[in-house]
Amino acid sequence: MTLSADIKPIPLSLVDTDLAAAAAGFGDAFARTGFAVVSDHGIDQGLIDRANAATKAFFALPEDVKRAYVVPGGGGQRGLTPFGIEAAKGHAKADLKEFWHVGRELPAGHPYADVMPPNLWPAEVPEFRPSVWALFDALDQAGAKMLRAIAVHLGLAPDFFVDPVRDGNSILRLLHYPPVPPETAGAIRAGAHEDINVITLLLGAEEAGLQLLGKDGQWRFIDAPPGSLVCNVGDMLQRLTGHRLPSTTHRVVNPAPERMGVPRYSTPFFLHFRPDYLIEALPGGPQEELAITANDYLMERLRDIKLL
Ligand SMILES: O=C(O)CCC(=O)C(=O)O
Ligand SMILES: [Fe+2]
Repeated sequence: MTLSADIKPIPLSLVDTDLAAAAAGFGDAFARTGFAVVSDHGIDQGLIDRANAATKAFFALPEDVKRAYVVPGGGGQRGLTPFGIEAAKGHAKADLKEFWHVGRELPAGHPYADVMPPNLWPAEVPEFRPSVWALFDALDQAGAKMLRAIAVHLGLAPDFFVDPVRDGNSILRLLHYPPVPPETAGAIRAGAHEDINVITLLLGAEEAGLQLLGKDGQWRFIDAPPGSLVCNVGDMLQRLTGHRLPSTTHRVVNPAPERMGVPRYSTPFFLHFRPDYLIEALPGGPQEELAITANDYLMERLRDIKLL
């Protein structure tokens, strides 16, 4: 089963031309499926292709070269997290993936520098840094536009999220799921989970596998049109809205037998609040959880998924 029949892409340009219509589009998509599909996002396809090519070149490097980019004790927040480390919350088996994380570049002496460490860049792939950094920036801007629409949907001022996400601890994840060998019984490319952050922007995964859990308890493949972005609600937005916008459970299933030998690459951008933002349920709505700073909440969740 796929969601393609349900999906009506929201052009991101609507945020500038008709904010109320954009807000209604996101509200409707989140209420129906928990995901919005976004077209006309303004991110140059050439840039996406260059970043994808650099990502593939990095993951093709020998294992010992790649492992030089692991940051011991860094919770996987920058550089490489090797295969078999991250496990979805509550899952015993690790996911069948490796990934590279890029964070926001802060000026020297910035107050968040203690919790937002500098990036690592692989010297072996010169095109990696310029293309991947430009992609981070482009996704950051697209995410800010989506948040304007989401704010209006929630009855807030359009610029409500500007301060909470200023210098936010967002992360671009370059994911590589290698071919799945037959002996990986019981393990899955990415176990069922909800994202930790505010919203996630996922750039077109070339190889199928992403599924989301519907309100009816059925898993469905997401079949977004090529070139579109998928946007889903994470646990921080769920917490802020007192669960009015629930975060979406999703997973990446292993390929069909004839595609077991094919790797999968995908690129989620996890949009985060600034580390010292106090996430407390918006006034006037349901109060489901206690207030917590974004950084304390992130640390709690990194322990849950075995990155710390
Ligand atoms: O690979 C994908 O399509 C999704 C990955 C994902 O859900 C995640 O890394 O949180
Ligand atoms: Fe996810």
